[in-house]
Amino acid sequence: MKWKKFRLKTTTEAEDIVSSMLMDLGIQGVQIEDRIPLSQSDKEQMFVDILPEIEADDGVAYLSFYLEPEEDCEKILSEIRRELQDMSAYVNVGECTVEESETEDVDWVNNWKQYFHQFCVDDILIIPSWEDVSPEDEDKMIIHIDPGTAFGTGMHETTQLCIRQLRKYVTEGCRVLDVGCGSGILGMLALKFGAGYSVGTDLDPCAIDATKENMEVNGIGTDSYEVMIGNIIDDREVQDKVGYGCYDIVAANILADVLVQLTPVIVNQLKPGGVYITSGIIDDKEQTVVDAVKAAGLEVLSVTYQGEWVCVTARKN
Ligand SMILES: C[S@@+](CC[C@H](N)C(=O)[O-])C[C@H]1O[C@@H](n2cnc3c(N)ncnc32)[C@H](O)[C@@H]1O
Repeated sequence: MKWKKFRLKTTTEAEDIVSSMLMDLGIQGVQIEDRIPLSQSDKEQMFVDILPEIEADDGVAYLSFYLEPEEDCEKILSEIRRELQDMSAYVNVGECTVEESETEDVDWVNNWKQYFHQFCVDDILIIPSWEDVSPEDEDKMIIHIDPGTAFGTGMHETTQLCIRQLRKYVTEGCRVLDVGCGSGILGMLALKFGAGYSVGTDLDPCAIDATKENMEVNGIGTDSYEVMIGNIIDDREVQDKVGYGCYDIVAANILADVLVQLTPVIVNQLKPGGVYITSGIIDDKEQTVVDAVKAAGLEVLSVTYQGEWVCVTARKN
């Protein structure tokens, strides 16, 4: 289906209130473009460490929204203009020009799947749940994965760095904590390598369903894992639920700046002798994470690299 796309030029000052007005008029979603830099917490949630250079904030914001072709676009636009006129009495709504165009109906949630195909990390075959295993691969360790909208296809260098360290340190029956579990890929592989139990945490609610579905597709029962939403860094309830001094391995593939905050907390979750595997570290943040790990009293065991990404593995002595 073709949609009608409208792009309204307003101001950053008015973008929130104008967006709510659009939603109140029945518009289902509004895309905001502006030059306001991302906050630290935005970056952490989005897993971005390096951002493209953007021009300085000029106070202009564009709000895009879509209407179905059969909707009475003229009526909706005139209601919007009337609301903008009223708002202009107390907020600078800017130019309020509207560009109109047509756009194809694209399934954004699933569109990426055409680029995700089976691949190997060493001798482990990671295969999207919608592809088949070839006969010549049947003797490999096979992981079926559909991350949904959570992070973690296994293709990212940081995930692969963590997988290799898990393979090295997982022992039969050990307990693993996977902080920032996303699709559940690290906990799931740890269980395949022989771990006895895996606990995953994430901030993203999509991680719950993604992890559960992936565990099920890979034949892992609910008695082997649990997954919870919440920020273990500052949420005492999550820390209590996860438990203290009871993990042989903690894996955290998150951004360096998050690892700096996480590390002094997570040492309490590790058993003495437990191993801490961290990645998500872009190369120029290596020393920052190494310093944080040492400051938390851990001994650095190794630093491994893939592309521009780094994995720091440490032990609680
Ligand atoms: C790079 S993804 C890693 C996903 C998966 N573990 C992997 O290795 O492919 C980072 C994940 O950490 C989550 N995250 C970020 N900050 C977090 C925090 N403080 N606690 C738990 N999860 C967090 C994000 O929502 C995201 O799902």
